[in-house]
Amino acid sequence: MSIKIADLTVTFKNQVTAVNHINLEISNGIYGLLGENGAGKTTLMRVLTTVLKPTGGTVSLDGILYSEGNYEKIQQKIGYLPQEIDLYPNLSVQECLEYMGELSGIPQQECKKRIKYYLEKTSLTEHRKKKMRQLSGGMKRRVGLVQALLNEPDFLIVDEPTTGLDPEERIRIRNLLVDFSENRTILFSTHVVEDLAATCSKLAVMKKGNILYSGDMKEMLSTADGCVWNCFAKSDIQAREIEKNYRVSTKQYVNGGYMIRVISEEKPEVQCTQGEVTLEDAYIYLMNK
Ligand SMILES: Nc1ncnc2c1ncn2[C@@H]1O[C@H](COP(=O)(O)OP(=O)(O)OP(=O)(O)O)[C@@H](O)[C@H]1O
Repeated sequence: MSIKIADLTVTFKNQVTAVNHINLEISNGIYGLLGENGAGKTTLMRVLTTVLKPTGGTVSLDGILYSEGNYEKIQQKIGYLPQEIDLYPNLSVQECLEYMGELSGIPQQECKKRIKYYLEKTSLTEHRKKKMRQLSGGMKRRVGLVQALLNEPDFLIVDEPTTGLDPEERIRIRNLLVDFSENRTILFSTHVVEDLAATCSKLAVMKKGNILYSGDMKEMLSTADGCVWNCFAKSDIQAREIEKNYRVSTKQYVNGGYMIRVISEEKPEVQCTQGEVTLEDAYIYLMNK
């Protein structure tokens, strides 16, 4: 499954251009979409799900052009987990999924089979009789994921699936996405760098409607080669001075002071050694270039 996005633009009535002439090619496996709040990720995803019509440019999915006449065919190939998911609170998990399946036109027996399979996969079988409103945030997100998979989509779009979840549940969702990425394409949007470092090898970075980078994670790391510095600060005062003068990626308390990672093309004028680039460092470097 390959998705080609060419010169895509979305400008809203209020004149905000949320997606600005972007080009992107997304192929099998998990593809990360990284960007701060308001970068345009949700808008792009809404275009890809056919919910929103772009102002300009084209999208095609395995050669099928996004156009009015093709929307139904495209929708059959897509699963979508939106950022805000609040499925029928008074239905049980099972009822809710059966209803969603019915809405998607999946034959009843086949739908029940798939629900059983995916509830098992997402460790929700024992909770299937619970009302949706009784579930934790993480469980709701997992039901949302099952809902998105019911039509066995070739292209799964997940919008900030880990936001607001505890660390254990975040790891669980990430691992599920890795499992479900076999034989399909997953677009995984997030503003959490760590989500992508753990799951994908290709990604795009968005800022204010533009693509700052797209391609291999490894290549993205190399863009910040030589620009990461481990600086040691003995005291709070020294640490604050470094934070004031340089762009800091992380700060960690270590024995006898702080280890501060600074992103800078020039060597900082403090005691420091060059560090290996992490995705977080490369992201900060790109965002501030
Ligand atoms: N329907 C709309 N009408 C007008 N402006 C919109 C609309 N939807 C989004 N925007 C604006 O478009 C920009 C991009 O928003 P979008 O939701 O796509 O970003 P995002 O990267 O998904 O961020 P977040 O993680 O906060 O959802 C923002 O400035 C937002 O205010």
